[in-house]
Amino acid sequence: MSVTAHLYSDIALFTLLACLSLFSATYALFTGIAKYEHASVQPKLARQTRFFFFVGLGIVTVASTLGSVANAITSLMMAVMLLLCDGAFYQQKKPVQTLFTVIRATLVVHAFVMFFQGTVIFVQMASGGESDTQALFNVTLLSHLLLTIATAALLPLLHTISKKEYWKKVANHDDLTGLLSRRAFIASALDIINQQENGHFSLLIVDIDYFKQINDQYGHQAGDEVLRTLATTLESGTRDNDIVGRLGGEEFAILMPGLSADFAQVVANRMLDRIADNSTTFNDVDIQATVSIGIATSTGIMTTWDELFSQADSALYTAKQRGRNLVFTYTPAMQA
Ligand SMILES: Nc1nc2c(ncn2[C@@H]2O[C@H](COP(=O)(O)OP(=O)(O)OP(=O)(O)O)[C@@H](O)[C@H]2O)c(=O)[nH]1
Repeated sequence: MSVTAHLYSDIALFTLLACLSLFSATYALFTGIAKYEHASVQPKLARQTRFFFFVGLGIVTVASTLGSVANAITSLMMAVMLLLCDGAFYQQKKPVQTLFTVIRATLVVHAFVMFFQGTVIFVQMASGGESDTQALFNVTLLSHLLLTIATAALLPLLHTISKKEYWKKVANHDDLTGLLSRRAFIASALDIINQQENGHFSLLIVDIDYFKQINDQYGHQAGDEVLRTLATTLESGTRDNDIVGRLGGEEFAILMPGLSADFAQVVANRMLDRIADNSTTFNDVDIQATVSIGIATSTGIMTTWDELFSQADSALYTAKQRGRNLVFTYTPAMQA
């Protein structure tokens, strides 16, 4: 094969890979984003989404090793974008808004890079005539063009999604703490319970002790600050697939899929320690709150949300009666 024929077969291969990477990356991105809403409450969907991302990412990586430096940079940007999106799925508790902003910024930078590189190549081609090297540039230009079109299509879509995400967040989250509202918590919990056939899951109800006294002694605003501190402590002490919500007033709930009664007890006791370590400072005054925690665990036998909730609630009641700042786990003997 002549050098020129070699070059053209390389170009054909590269074009194919560039198109493939563009398609898979965009497809993975769209699929991932489309599944985001459900992935946030369904770990199985999150796994599927991750698969889409990594297939796209793999193809992008292969394409970048075969392409020009400019395309390698482009592919790298796509890869970063994909990873950021992937990250969004696993940062269920953090505001996705920030991630969308980063993605959008990446896309804008990408569009500018494409535009300037494309212009430089175009000027070079116009001044020097067609040659083998310029033919390669031509392919680069084409892939840049395609990526820019994809970028242009993605930007308004991301905008719409982030707006929807914002309103969804406002509707499903508690204003004061940013945790799931009671309604959203129960909906997410039902989703998880229905999915985890025969699996273990534990429900923790966390209630601040003598919260009325905190309000009376330090004021309502200080009380609000205590609620915020507790929400942050609870969230940071849970895993990604646990869900945390504010049921109302000074009562919070955590649903932990896959957690047996013994482990739930360990986690809850660790939470008591963390809460003791994280006091709230309001107007230079340190406010130390304690909580009582009631736990109920499904042991694989079909358990409904109502059963689980009322069991955790009676366990909480017992913890309060036994002196507060305590963890108590529901046992069937409690019914007797
Ligand atoms: N600051 C603040 N207070 C609230 C909020 N929601 C409910 N509360 C207050 O929470 C207090 C709850 O008091 P109680 O139900 O008597 O419970 P408690 O004082 O924590 O007593 P135990 O639960 O028995 O330990 C009430 O004084 C409510 O006004 C809120 O969003 N912010």
